[in-house]
Amino acid sequence: MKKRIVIGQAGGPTAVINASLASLTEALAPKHDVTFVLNGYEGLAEGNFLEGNANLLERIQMYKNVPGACLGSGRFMSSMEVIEKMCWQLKYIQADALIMIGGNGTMQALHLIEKELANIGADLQLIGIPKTVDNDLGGTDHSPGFGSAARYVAHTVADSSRDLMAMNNFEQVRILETMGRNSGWLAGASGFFKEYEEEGPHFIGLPETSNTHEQLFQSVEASLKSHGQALLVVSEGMFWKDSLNAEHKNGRAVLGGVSAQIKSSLEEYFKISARAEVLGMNQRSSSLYVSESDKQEAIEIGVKAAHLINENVSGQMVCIERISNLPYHVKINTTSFKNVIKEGERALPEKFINDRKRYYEWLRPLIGDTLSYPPPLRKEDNIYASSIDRPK
Ligand SMILES: Nc1ncnc2c1ncn2[C@@H]1O[C@H](COP(=O)(O)OP(=O)(O)OP(=O)(O)O)[C@@H](O)[C@H]1O
Ligand SMILES: O=P(O)(O)OC[C@H]1O[C@](O)(CO)[C@@H](O)[C@@H]1O
Ligand SMILES: [Mg+2]
Repeated sequence: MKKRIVIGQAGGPTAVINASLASLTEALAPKHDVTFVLNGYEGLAEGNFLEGNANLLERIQMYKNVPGACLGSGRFMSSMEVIEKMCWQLKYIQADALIMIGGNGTMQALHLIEKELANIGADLQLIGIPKTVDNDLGGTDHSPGFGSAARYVAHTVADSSRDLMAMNNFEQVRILETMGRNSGWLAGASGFFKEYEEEGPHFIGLPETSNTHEQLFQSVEASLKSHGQALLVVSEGMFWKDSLNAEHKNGRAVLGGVSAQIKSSLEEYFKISARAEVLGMNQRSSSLYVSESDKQEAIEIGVKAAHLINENVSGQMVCIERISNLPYHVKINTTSFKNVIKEGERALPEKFINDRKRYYEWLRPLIGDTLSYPPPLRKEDNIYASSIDRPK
């Protein structure tokens, strides 16, 4: 049966969200009428639709390797009244299905829409496609977008660490702040390439752990003593003195800025020079750092969602089930919205917090490659300098 399928993207973009959209529409279009929603849930509430004609469908394929969400995404306060509006818009255009590509917030909204559609007597298939760089979405081993963002963070921290080592008469402490909201998956990934003790991160601050204040100071002290420098990675959601004063926008706390607060505290206490840097939007948008497995999974997930439409499935999010780590093998599966929502903001589990090596083994197939730098030059490596007479 030919169906009218409405497709949208919501929440923060990723480097591979358009790959899911492209594979989904490619698989759906020959058989169904595809309608796109502009600007996520805001567009849905306003009835901001685009008819998926041949020209538009061809254009969507051109964004397959382009970061950002090509339909427009965004964050938008959706009260129950607004959810109702979305449902009436869907009923009005006689949609048979709604597919939203997004993170945990997007899935919560889908679940509310599902209930409201039942209230107004509209029978639609609802399907969620996962994406988030934060990896805080439940019901799936990991989400498309995370692998590429983790790759970005791991490479950037390894590189920045070599830069800091070169500058320690000028700058002794560098604090790099990652995304992740209240989950430490991304910050935790920052030590993936660390091989030598001089290399950072010398401390990773996670939102999941408390009492990090003292540990952070101890790590800086030890690293300054041994290496003359310290590189710290902190998650934007890590607790610090001012965390409770976060401003709110569109119903959620605006995070960010903890690295600057830590910089001030360390400069004052250690009388050193520190620099705070927020790794920023490149984490979720860098096309240079896209991981192959991440892109491949984003594509497969789009195709799976199209199959679910043909099989009349509803109330489900496509998910990734890891069958084995070595060799890496996954199954693209489904899980109910209820199951996803039950997990809330999925935290980095304790087994990974307490055993970082274990986390990196889990992460390796998602990051997809290895980076191996030679050991940093050390004074004791220099046989020549220690054997010559020095000027008096
Ligand atoms: N509890 C909720 N009730 C109703 N609508 C919600 C809810 N949470 C989120 N939404 C809607 O879903 C949109 C996307 O959610 P959110 O901004 O949390 O991003 P996300 O999907 O979690 O992705 P990411 O966190 O990776 O950026 C919101 O802007 C809002 O319109
Ligand atoms: O300022 P914005 O658009 O809310 O984006 C920042 C947030 O988006 C995310 O990247 C998720 O997409 C979070 O890690 C981060 O807090
Ligand atoms: Mg989210």
